[in-house]
Amino acid sequence: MSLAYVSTRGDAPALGFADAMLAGLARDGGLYVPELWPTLSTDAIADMAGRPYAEVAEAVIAPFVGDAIPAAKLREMIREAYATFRHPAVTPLVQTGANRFVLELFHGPTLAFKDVAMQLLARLMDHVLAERGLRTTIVGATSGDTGGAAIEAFRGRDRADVFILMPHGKVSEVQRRQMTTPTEANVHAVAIDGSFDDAQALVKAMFNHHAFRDRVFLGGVNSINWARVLAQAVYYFVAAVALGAPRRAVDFVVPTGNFGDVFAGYAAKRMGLPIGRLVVATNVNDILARTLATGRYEVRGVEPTTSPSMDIQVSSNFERLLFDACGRDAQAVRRAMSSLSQSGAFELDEATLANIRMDFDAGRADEAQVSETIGRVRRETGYLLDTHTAVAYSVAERANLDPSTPTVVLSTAHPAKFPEAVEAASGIRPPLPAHLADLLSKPERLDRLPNDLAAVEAYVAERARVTRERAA
Ligand SMILES: Cc1ncc(COP(=O)(O)O)c(C=O)c1O
Ligand SMILES: N[C@@H](CCOP(=O)(O)O)C(=O)O
Repeated sequence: MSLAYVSTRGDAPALGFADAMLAGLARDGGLYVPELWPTLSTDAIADMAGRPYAEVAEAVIAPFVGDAIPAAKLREMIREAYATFRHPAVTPLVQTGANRFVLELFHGPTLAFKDVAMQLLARLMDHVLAERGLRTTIVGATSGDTGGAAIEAFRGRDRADVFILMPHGKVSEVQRRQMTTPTEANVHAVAIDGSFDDAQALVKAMFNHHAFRDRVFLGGVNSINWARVLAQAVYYFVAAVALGAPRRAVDFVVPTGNFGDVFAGYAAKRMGLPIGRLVVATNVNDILARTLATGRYEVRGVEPTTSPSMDIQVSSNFERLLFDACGRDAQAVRRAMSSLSQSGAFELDEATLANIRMDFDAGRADEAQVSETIGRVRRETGYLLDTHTAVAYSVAERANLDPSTPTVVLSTAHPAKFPEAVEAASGIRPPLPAHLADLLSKPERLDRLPNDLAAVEAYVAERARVTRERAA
């Protein structure tokens, strides 16, 4: 049996796993979530101890996939996806203090946690598209890391064309080059005159423009895609079990922007993993920290920081949490989202905010705190944090967490992706790993477009094989 997925806005048909994955955003503008949370027994979680990452991944992911993909095929794709990682543990834990651990999620091909989900998602989508004889046109928005991971995972694949919209001039050089140097004809890097929020709004507008969506058979690989979030839930199990779960609870501190990663932790908790606190860590673009403190979700102008991938105001996956926290009242979600688009804000009612606070805390780190944390942690422990991880590390140090509970800080990027900021903070310029050694000397391919829906749609439609084949 396949689990059904429902839209947070309640006005789109429920879909099975494969259709929800191909759909990306629901047709009513909402996000797909499982209609119920599958749970794993204490024994099943205990049984994960000492198992390879791919086996844990299979145990976590299979209940959400059901019979949508044959079990042997799913296993094969999971094994292939995690064989692309350079560390045998895939996501190793490093101890940096008493009961404090860093979960390194950056050992995949593009040095950021996005590879964990994207390497699997590309294989899952390819499989379903091939079975159905379909091709898709993926349009994604990136503040730096999703784009590189998507291009890497889908480059050269016959069934998908990938268009990545990045905010012009606002990603690091390494991030940009990871998107602009691949030569395969099915991948396209596009700089938009605007912010990440503008790029994400364009992507959502394309999904909500049904004529365009159907014309190009639009697909999404941002965390609007449920399969992305699902694959990210796995490493919460891997880390917690290594630290004593299910006998013992573990706290997680998560560098947050679009709320996909920390929502994956929430999903793991709903599946039965004993997670104590989930701490949302933001940089000065602190909409989520403010929301948890005040109950008001209010968009302000985005400020550029040394953790550019988290320079986000409209935090897409918060909608998924809101849906659960307000008792799955799709009408309430629709009201909040309409207020957000009309006035840039919405208020959480008391019960919803209390539900959120049962699982989540939040904190912010400013630029001085990020820099100080990188320098001090390096001096005191020898460990070199990237800027995004440093946001979470700084928040973890100041959070009101039980010292007897292990705290895991998610390390979402390799420091070599942000060499200037890391060097300024620590005096150490981290080198790129060998497989990316020639990245900075390769020729780039990048188009630039205005922040204009019609212009971007025309660009995509002209280049997508789905539309070119139809026209031929
Ligand atoms: C390096 C890095 N850290 C943290 C985040 C924030 O993750 P999320 O958007 O899932 O909250 C991002 C972007 O997603 C990122 O690229
Ligand atoms: N920080 C992300 C922003 C997009 O997030 P996603 O998880 O929704 O894909 C990035 O690096 O692009």
